[in-house]
Parts: sequence; structure tokens; C-alpha cells
Amino acid sequence: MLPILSDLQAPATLLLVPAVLCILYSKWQYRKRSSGCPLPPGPRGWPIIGNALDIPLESMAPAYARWAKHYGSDIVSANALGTTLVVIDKYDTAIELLEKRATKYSSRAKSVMAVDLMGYDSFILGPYSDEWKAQRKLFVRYFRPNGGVHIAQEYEVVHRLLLDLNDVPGEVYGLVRHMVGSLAISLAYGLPVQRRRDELVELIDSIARMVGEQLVPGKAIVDVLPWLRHIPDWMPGMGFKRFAKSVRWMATKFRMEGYERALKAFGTEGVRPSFLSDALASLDNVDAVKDSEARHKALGDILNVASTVFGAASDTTTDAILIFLFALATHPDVRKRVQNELDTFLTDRNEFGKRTLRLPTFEDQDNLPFLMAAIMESQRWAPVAPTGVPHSTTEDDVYGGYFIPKGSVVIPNHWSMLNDEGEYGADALDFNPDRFVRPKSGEGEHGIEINPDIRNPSTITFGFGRRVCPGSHIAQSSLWLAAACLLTVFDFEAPHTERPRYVTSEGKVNPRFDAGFLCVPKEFKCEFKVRSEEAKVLLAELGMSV
Ligand code: HEM
Repeated sequence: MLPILSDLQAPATLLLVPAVLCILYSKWQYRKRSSGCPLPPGPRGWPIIGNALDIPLESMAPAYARWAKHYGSDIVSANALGTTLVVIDKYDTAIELLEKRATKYSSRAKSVMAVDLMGYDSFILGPYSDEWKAQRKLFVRYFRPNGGVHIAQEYEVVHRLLLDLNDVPGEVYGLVRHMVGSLAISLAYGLPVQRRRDELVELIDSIARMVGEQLVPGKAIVDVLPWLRHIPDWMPGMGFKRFAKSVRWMATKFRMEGYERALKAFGTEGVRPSFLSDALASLDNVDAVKDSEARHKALGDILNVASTVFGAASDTTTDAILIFLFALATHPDVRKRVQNELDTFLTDRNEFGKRTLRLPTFEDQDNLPFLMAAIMESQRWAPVAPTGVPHSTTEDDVYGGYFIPKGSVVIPNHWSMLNDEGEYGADALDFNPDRFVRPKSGEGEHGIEINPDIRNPSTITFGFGRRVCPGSHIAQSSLWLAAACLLTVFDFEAPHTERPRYVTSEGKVNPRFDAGFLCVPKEFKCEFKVRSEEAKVLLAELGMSV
């Protein structure tokens, strides 16, 4: 017996020894890389699948916040089938990692489904690379924070929204979506857009939504197990590959449709200066891009940035406006206080002693602090992207004694930072704009101003570091103008029959959201009524000029 056993054992030992050596070497390497530091705390995983069963796919932000509380740590981690997820729970930690250590924390994990299989190409999803830098630079060069290129179009789309809502008061959801989509098309391509319904806006919007759905973490199995992309399409379970193939043409349409229509329309009536016209004009002026290869590359960057404007602006800004409207429709006391402030400032008497009303403009912003506080509170109470857009690391790092390996997916928990009781008070879960104002000296009993000592939610909701949202000024001004104009002209309140849908058993209003990556208020009924005779006159005058 003995000689036979040893015959079998010899080759097995030959294989076993290098395997064990490999494991020991990689453990040693890992120990060296991590300087012996553990990963941030988190739920204990299982062999092979790690924390695949613990990672929340719905209401992610509060679930991650509970982890942070449970482990008493500003950062927690989990293992998603081999990829380390690191969730940042506190603002100061987000600044330390995503801003101060931006050289390591500014990339993105690849979305195999949306980018490789469906062919959607946007610098929002791109890794930290020269291509990303070139496209972001193009974007920022045209949409400079103080450049104001968006202002005229914002007035136009918001004023149209007022008229359209007056015509169809029950369609606020669709009309706000259309308003933001029109703005994006106008800014990117300069194309005129039809009132209420426009075929190009609808086409691009439906493609953007379909791609957006694939970006919900965990939705596309191939993003969790990237090797699945190499399995042939006909194998069982590969339906996602067949689906991606069947919709690939849409990504090309998304990128090309606006561009081709704009090229045909340049110089015709109603076409506006836009990102596209500006970028194409500068392309013609640069000697370095005269040769055809460089020109082709530069044109590709321009097309990507132009289509990114719609993808980045539409869902986010629509949701921000709808969240604001939901907050005020369910908190009528706040709505009335904002309207009092607007009335005081915008009503006057004409030469015959008759009361007149005018629409708010951006020049009025500093004089309407309570409106600003209500907007800030809506962004804090129900942030559009509760878990931000994940970054990924390009180098190993150690923070607070914890090891954060290269290739980690880093999730800033915006929702948790915006509900930090240390910053916003014990009632952080409530909708209460007063937390952002303080008495203004020398302005009597009712004078208020924004309290600069309370952290402005916009320092969180638009993300961090080198990937911070470069369109935040456009989002903020569109939201402000839409909020100010709607409240000047309309009264709106969620009817009592709707209350059971959003009021909890403790009598608190809960924002009701569709689960997913973005926070979308579930559709609720809300009646819009013109507030006064002066507002009716205002709408009639507006109807003649728009
Ligand atoms: C309320 C509306 C909006 C919100 C809440 C929002 C939020 C965000 C967030 C959280 C990020 C990721 C930041 C990070 O990685 O840390 C982002 C990225 C981005 N946003 Fe916005 N955004 C809004 C509107 C807009 C608008 C109107 C535009 C364009 C006109 C825009 C353009 C972009 C672009 C291009 C990126 C990608 C930046 C990069 O990866 O380098 N966003 N936004």
C-alpha cells in the first residue's frame, strides 16, 4: 500500500506547495500593502460571496447609516464579491478623503453594462484619465459658474411652465420633466423646443431613463461579476447581453440625434448659441486640431459632452424641483410663509392705486431668505442622490488606522451627512427651513437672514473633490427660479385624501421615494390654483410675451 500512496502524493504535493506559496505570498503582499491595518469595520461576510447578501439594494443610504452607527465608525466597508465597498458617513471624512486626497479618490468603477455592453459613453462614468480631463474641461469652459450662458433659457422655460401649468394644472410631473429636458436640449444644442411635448426631448429622455435604470447598483449582474460578459450570448442567463445588444443603437442615437439636428438647423430662426455651436467654433480656430485624427478625437469629445448635459441634468434637476414641490405641498404652513415673503417684495401699487404683482428675477434672490431656506431644506431633507455617485480609488490608502485598497468603490452617504444631528439638530428628520435662518440685526422683529454657521446642503448634495458636479450652478438657479415663480403664481396643496400615502403613524410627513439610485418622489396628487387676481393678470401678460 505505502508505495502506491506515495506515488499519488508526489504530484499532489508538487501542486500543493506552489499553491500554498502563492497564497502565503499574496497574504504577505497584502500585509505589506496594508501595513497590517484592517479594512474599515463592517458586517462579517461569507467565504467567496463576501457581503453579497448584506449589501442593501433599496433605501441604501439609511441602511449604510445604520452600519456606521452600529460599528461606531465614520467609514464602514463591505466585500461585494471581491470588490471592497467603503461608505463614508461623515462630512469631514468625505472632505479628507475625496478632496484632500483627491489624487487617489477621483476615479469611477466601470459600469460594464451601461458603458461596454450598451455603448453609453459619458465622462460622468469615465475613469480618472486624460479623456475625462479633456471632456470636463470642455464642459467647464462653456458652463463657467459665473458665465451666465444658461440664464436667458432658464427664464424662458420657467415662464412657459407657468403658462402650461395654468392650462393643465394636473400635469405637474410631466411638465416639470419637459421643462428641464427643454433647458438641457437648448443649452447643449441650441435647438428650439415645442411647448408641453417635444419629440426630441421625449426620445432623448426615454433613452436616458433606460440607461439610468441600469446604473442602479446591483441591477446589472454583469457589473457585479464582470467576467460574465465573456459568456456567449446564447447561454442561459445571458438575457442581459442580448438586451444590451438590442438597445445599443439607442446609445448612438442619444449621442448623435441632437448633434445632427443642430447641424441642419444652424443659422435658422429660433436656434440659440449653445455648447455645441461654441465648441465647434473653437475647434475650427485651433491649429493643433487641424489634422484629421486629432479633429476626429476632439469632435468625439464634443459629442460626448453635449449628450452628457442631458443625461446629467434632466433626472437630477427634475427630481430636485419635484421634491421641493412635494415638501411644500405637504407643509402648507411653510408654503404660506414663503408666499408672504414673495408678496411683500413683489407686489406694488400702480398709478391708479391698484395692486400689481411682478414675477421674481435672480436680482431678488438676496431679498428672499425664507424662500432660500425652504429650498436648502428640501435639498437636505430629501437629497436627490442619497448615496452620491460612487468614486473609486486608484491607489492603496490608510485612513484612521484602516486600510482602503486600490480599486475600492467609495460611496459618500449624502443622506447621512445631511441628517447629522450634530450639524442640523435633533429634529434632522423633519422638514424645518427655520434651521437655516437667524434674526437679521437692524431689520426689526421679522427680519431674517441665512445663517452662515449652518452647513449649506449644496456643499454635500453636489458631491466632492475633482468629480464635484460641474453643473451645480445651473441646477441651483433653475430650482430657485422655478420655485420662486411657481409660488408667486400658484397655490398648491396635497389634498387630505392623499395624506395616508405620506403621513406616518406618528403624524410626520415622510418623503415617499421610489427605491433606486436617485430619490424620486412617488407621484402624488396636487392641485395647482392661480392664487389671486393679480396673478391672473400676470399670466395673461406673460402669455402675450412668450
Ligand atoms: C439638483 C440637480 C443636480 C444634482 C443633485 C447633481 C448631483 C451630482 C453629483 C452628486 C455628482 C457626482 C459628484 C461626485 O462624483 O462626487 C454629479 C456629477 C455631474 N453632474 Fe450633476 N447634479 C445636478 C444637476 C446637474 C446639471 C444641471 C448638470 C449639467 C448642466 C450636471 C452635470 C454633471 C456632470 C457633467 C457630472 C459629472 C462630473 C464628473 O464626473 O467629473 N449636474 N452631479
